[in-house]
Amino acid sequence: MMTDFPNARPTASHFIDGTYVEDTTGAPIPVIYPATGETIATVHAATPEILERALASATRAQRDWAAMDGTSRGRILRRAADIIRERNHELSVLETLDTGKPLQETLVADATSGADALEYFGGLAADLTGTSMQFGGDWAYTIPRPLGVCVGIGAWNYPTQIACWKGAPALATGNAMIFKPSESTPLCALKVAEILHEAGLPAGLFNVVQGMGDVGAALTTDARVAKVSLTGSVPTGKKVAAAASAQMKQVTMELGGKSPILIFEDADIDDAVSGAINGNFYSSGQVCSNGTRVFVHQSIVQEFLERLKSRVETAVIGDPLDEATNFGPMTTQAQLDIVLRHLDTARAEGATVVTGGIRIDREGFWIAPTVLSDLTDDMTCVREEIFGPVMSVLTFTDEDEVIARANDTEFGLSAGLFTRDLTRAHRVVAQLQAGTCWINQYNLTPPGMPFGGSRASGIGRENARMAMDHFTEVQTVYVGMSPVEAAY
Ligand SMILES: NC(=O)c1ccc[n+]([C@@H]2O[C@H](COP(=O)([O-])OP(=O)(O)OC[C@H]3O[C@@H](n4cnc5c(N)ncnc54)[C@H](O)[C@@H]3O)[C@@H](O)[C@H]2O)c1
Ligand SMILES: O=CCc1c[nH]cn1
Repeated sequence: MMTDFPNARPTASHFIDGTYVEDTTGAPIPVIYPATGETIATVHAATPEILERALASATRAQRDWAAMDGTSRGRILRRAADIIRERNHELSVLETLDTGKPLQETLVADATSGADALEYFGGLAADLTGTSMQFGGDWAYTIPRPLGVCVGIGAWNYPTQIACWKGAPALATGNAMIFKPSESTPLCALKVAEILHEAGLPAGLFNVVQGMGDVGAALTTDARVAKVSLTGSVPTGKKVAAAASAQMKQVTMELGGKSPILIFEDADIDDAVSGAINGNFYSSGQVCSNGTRVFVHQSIVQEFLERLKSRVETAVIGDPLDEATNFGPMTTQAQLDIVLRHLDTARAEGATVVTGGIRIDREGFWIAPTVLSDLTDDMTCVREEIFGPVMSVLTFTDEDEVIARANDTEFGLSAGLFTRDLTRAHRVVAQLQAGTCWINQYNLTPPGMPFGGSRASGIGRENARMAMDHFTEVQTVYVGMSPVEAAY
């Protein structure tokens, strides 16, 4: 079977206190290779005993880690980044097996993105500083303190990246993390844990436990947990934020979207087509920030659609482990079914299929990259997150009109625009209600740039220096320098 992956295969379901741990009494969770539908591994959901081990070891380890100087903490994270880069090929194969994403993509966007985050936060770890302020002769200062044990809960589209985007800032600032991957892609985070410990991370500081939503919920409400950082859908985010808030826990919520891309009449059309392709079909459309509502100026829509269709139809769809392939399957059967239902609804509501729109006749969870046109803003495919390779192309004639339509959504994750007029670009972007925007580019997420959503798309930001704030709380110290006066 081609799914033999001896170098990269994690050796058990969980990673706790510096070592792989198995407990087969937990419910089995099959790991299915999306390109063929084959079961390539089985992990077991965490039992209450497994969760207790993870929570106890994280609580124990965090105190010493917080007391260590930032430079030493950062060195370990940077060493882990180096190991990830050395093993990029085998980790990329594992990511492809876990998600179905083409190796051509995982070689450059997944383990490497995780390494970038570890390197970035490893560098910042020594620079965790407070401020001081003067009040006459007295003064005060602040110290950023780690929160304690933090929980990370992942979605299935970027299993390595999500583990690192959460783990790196948490660890850099002196916290421990217990990470629960998505039940659909449970393998990659185990390798992140293994490599962090190989790089010298003390046992207990990055534990990985498997399971469905109930395991995430049990971690969220455990009294020893100080913070929950979730990447997932809006409905799950609402549940997790409510449960955490009931206990005054901090949250970061990286949730779903239905983001707009605005293409003005003066845009470089080839760049705009490239942006729309990257923002809809990378990872077979399973990217939270995708710009799935593409508003094109009426005067250029014909040309845009012609160039888009001819380029999309050159996508190389095939074995994801073949580096020539650049378009893979949906990660799960369930997600394939959701996308197919959306396509049925779009057709029934009057959409025109410009290209794609069909299930590809292969084993596994395949659907063709799809472009829809002749749409109105009230159609289901324009309003709801599909999380698949389905681009909705709409037209506009007026700047104010397209801004209002772009903002007419409960979401606010991302937005993009293409124009050669930079004055217009900045004027428009200032009016878009989205946490992360791109001008003449789409979906690039270097770790030095804050990433996250507004409105229903989330709370807080990942990456950049501000992620350090989200994993610390400020302790303020007032220093009296003169005798204490009292009324009596
Ligand atoms: N904003 C971002 O950075 C970002 C990134 C990737 C994906 N996403 C979003 O994620 C969604 C797709 O991922 P998904 O289908 O895995 O999302 P999901 O919400 O179904 O699951 C996400 C995670 O939450 C866990 N979970 C489910 N119920 C829970 C509960 N009650 N308590 C605690 N944990 C619980 C799941 O087991 C899984 O690990 C899309 O909406 C996508 O836009 C957002
Ligand atoms: O899936 C959401 C996060 C992301 C965006 N681009 C790369 N990863």
